[in-house]
Amino acid sequence: ELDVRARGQGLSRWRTAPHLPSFLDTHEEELRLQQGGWWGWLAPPPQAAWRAKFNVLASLVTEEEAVAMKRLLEDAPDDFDEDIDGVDKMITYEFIISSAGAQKAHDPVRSARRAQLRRITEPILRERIQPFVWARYPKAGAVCHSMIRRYLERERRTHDTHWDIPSYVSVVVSLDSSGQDFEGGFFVTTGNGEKSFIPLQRGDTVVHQSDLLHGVHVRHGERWSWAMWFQDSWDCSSRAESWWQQEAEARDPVAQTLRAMRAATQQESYSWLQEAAQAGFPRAQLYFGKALEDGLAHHAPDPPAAAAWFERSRLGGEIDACASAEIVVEAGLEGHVPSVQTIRPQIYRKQVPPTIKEIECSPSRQRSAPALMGRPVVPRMEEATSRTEMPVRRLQLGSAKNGVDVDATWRPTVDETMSVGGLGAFFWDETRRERAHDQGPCELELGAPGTGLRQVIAMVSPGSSESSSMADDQRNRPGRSTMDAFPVRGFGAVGQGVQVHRRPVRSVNFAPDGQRLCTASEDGTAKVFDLSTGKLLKEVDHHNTIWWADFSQDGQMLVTCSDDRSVRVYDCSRWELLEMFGHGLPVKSASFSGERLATASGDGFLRVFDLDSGRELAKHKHESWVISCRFAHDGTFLASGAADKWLRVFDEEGELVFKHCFAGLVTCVDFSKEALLCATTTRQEDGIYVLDVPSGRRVQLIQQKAIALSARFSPDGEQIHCVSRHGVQVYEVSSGQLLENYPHDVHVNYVSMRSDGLLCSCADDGRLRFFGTAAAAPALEPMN
Ligand SMILES: O=C(O)CCC(=O)C(=O)O
Ligand SMILES: [Fe+2]
Repeated sequence: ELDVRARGQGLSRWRTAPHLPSFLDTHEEELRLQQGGWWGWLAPPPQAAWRAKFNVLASLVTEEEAVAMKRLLEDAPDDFDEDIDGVDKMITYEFIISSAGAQKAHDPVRSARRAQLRRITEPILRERIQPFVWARYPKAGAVCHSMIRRYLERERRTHDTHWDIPSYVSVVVSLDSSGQDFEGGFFVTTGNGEKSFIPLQRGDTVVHQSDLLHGVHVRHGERWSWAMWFQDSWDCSSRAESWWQQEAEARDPVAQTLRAMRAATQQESYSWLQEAAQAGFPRAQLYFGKALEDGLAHHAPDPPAAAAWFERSRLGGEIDACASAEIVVEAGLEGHVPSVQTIRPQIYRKQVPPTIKEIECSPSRQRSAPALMGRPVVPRMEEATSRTEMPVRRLQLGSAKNGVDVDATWRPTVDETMSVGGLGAFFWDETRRERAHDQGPCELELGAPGTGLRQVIAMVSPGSSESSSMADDQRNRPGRSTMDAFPVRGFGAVGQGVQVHRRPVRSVNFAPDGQRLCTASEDGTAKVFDLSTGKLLKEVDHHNTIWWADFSQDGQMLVTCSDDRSVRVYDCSRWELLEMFGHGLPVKSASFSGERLATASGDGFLRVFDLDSGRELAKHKHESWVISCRFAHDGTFLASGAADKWLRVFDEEGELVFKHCFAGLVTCVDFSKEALLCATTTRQEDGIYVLDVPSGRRVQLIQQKAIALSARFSPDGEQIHCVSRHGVQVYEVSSGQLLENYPHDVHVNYVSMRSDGLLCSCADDGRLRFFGTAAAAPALEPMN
């Protein structure tokens, strides 16, 4: 570092940041990644003395630069790649600034953005990053990959623990601030289970080599990052043979594992992994288990042996081994590890090791933890206050075609500019004096909030090139291609609601008799309310986020699905825990059909259990997170919506009836007595599709400007209520027309309708809001 300073490469501008824990103040610290854990409480005595170093360069990138980089991409949400990530098979959501690898077909819009980004990134690279990296790592050569990543609500939230194997030196710049914009973020880990988050602030930069195990987990809020990979060559050819050879030969298990991952042949990889696993390194045991499971080199797949290694890895504290252990267990390998059928509450506790949260909070562990762990958690800032207001823009409505001309001045928020456009409606940017070229379908709202005199104008754009295939649909839907105004009906505007949880509420569902309501929340609880008295009947607890809670068709059971990877079924009279099922990753959704329960999880599995026997009846693998699942009313079909963009429909035998791939994630599925709906999200194809089952034929398409986060049929199947960024909209299924719009001034997560037309939405502010066409709203007791 002294060398760099001597060269005068601007190091003086790296300040000691007060927000970083003291051990990072020097800009340069080593994290001791010893086999026994950093501070020796988790695993057996050290067999390795591997030290992975990393540097945190505080404020390497300025606030203005970071904001400018984000701004260039924030208004182009669909320019991000949605390829599947090699590490964790999730959709990547990355924007490649430059890459030595295969380039995508030339796209002029992306190229222009790339060029704009490079104008910001190249001076930073040249003047600040390269001098540091080259001084610190003399063998480092060219930057062979540079990209922006985003971790948004409802998109990618994690980047599983990994080593940057193709990279000689990696540089990650945080474009947002931990504790303010998001919680969690970039973590480092030993491979023995501990994960420690580095509280990076906007512009803070991590420099590390490929021996640092790390990952990303954004628990709340949104995070963007800029990541670069340096190679040890100038032409971006990687030289696999030379790294960590000596250390591996000296029998260091960490080096052996790293060596395995860059080995030239599968056999070589197998041997190194085997040695490292036998030496007791939990991360190697996990990888070796995977090699055995898949059958590497000339070795035939050996699931029982794989299961045994996963189990050793898990017991060694490697949290990532749980998913694999579960999956092998589920494959029916009783005898090696407890089968899922026998995972009942008592055993389950042992089955799941401490979660990340528990590791961080556990006082006995914190005692000996370094400063990084002891850092107080900064409460999350309200997202709304961090939004910057956009300049006033002139909105022009109407076109020569329909002869309507309306002029209005409007101050849209960042959100609202995203895809506003439409036939004859576009934004005129007063500052740049240009017309925004987004011509997607739009829907906008005029009138002051809270006046109850709100009117909604819904428009679509038949002429838009992006959605030309939708044009025929529009013609059959009178009233949607011209402007229509709808007064709000029912008992008026959506109010402030009632506080029932401390954290965001993820789902709300009425009991079939309409007398009770259940909620699921990020505060780790699910609650059941009696709607006649307004009183809380029951609160159940998972400690971790509960994504979904719902009643069985007879109202006798309640199911909860949680981030803690479990699904629990309660009896609603005595509140006994009837069943508990485990998944490898968070469970997002569940659906009852008589004695059957379907569950959808981030581990990529849709599973069906028999509640009578506790046995698994079916299991369907998806390529990515399963977000939503639903049985048809008579139980004949089961639908799933997944992050791999597929809608799948299965019959009672578990056979696939049909599947359909969309351009975006399938966020929600639901059945009415007649049809199936699915909500999918991309700009080109945003919409709610209503399909006939089993033919799979499309009977209706409801398009709207804002992403459909969730959608459901009304109890009579004649309407669809859906949640977008702007609130709740109600559509008529037969015509596709918008019937009602209920704007919310808060982020809504889900909405349910009772048979009398009462709607209840649940939101990020922990509140429930009642509205709709029912005669009156129930009065719930707020939490104290
Ligand atoms: O987004 C980040 O902060 C890091 C991502 C990462 O680790 C990677 O791309 O390899
Ligand atoms: Fe990485």
